[in-house]
Amino acid sequence: MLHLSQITKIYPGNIAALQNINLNIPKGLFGLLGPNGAGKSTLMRILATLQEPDTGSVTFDGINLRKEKNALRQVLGYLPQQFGAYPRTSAVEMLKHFAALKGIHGKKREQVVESLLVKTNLWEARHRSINQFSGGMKQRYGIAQALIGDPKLIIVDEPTAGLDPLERRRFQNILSQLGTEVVVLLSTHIVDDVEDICPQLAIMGQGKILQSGEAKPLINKLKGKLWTIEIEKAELGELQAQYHIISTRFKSGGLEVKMLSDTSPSGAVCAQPTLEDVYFSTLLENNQLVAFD
Ligand SMILES: Nc1ncnc2c1ncn2[C@@H]1O[C@H](COP(=O)(O)OP(=O)(O)OP(=O)(O)O)[C@@H](O)[C@H]1O
Repeated sequence: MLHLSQITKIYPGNIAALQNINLNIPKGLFGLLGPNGAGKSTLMRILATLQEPDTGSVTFDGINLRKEKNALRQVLGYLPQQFGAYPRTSAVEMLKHFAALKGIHGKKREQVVESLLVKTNLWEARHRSINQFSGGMKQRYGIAQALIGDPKLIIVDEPTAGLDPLERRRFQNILSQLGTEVVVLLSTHIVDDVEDICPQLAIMGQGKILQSGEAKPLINKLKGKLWTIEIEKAELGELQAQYHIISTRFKSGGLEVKMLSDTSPSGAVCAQPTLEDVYFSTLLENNQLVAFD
């Protein structure tokens, strides 16, 4: 269990990146969802021991992050948002190198590297240099590297951004499999990633946790309160004055609008809520949804 208590981080210029973050994250895949600038990467870097919070505490299975950094690093696997430059060295040689740095040698090292290459579907490409890999292969290499040493806490920061649907699914499958064994924290602004694979999640905005829990009950809370209506674009202002609009989408010349209401708005149809609706309605409730036009 990963336990975060009252984590705060203020950057120079009084930018409150994290404000009193409290979270309990159990074994499995946990999605941290939030718009750009919400504070996700700052939180990920703190959990990866790369940055100090101003206040608060983090413990993982009894290890205190601020007092026992090295102990936490022993059980940590981190895939950052930006990997930096990719080496010209082959994937297999790089993994061997990082395994050696983690104190894994000899036959054991061969076995670990082989199993990671197979797990991430890179066995066939193992002798190619990483800088020639596609975006998806680079991400899979990144997770292979993060998995050296059997981490018990895996942190991945926006891993599927820019991946094509097949690569995204491959990556999701790798994470899902890991989630059956250890704590995997997935930070993303892609709602579908969380909906597809994370049983639990938190929604962040402007440095705060706005909502957290199991996906299904959060979705069910919107049942009977979510409505869709198709209108002309010019009618949007009037509707906005009357209802809480959470999203709009152009559809066959008109505009499909989703809105929240306890009673049935005239001409609207009751809609089946999704995690995306939970996400938008949470941002709306917290005045963090940009106005529609
Ligand atoms: N080194 C820094 N110095 C000053 N401000 C920073 C620094 N890093 C991040 N910020 C600010 O802190 C806030 C949170 O940024 P952070 O990168 O953690 O958010 P994020 O949710 O990961 O966003 P994104 O999805 O765009 O990466 C933003 O307002 C950002 O501009």
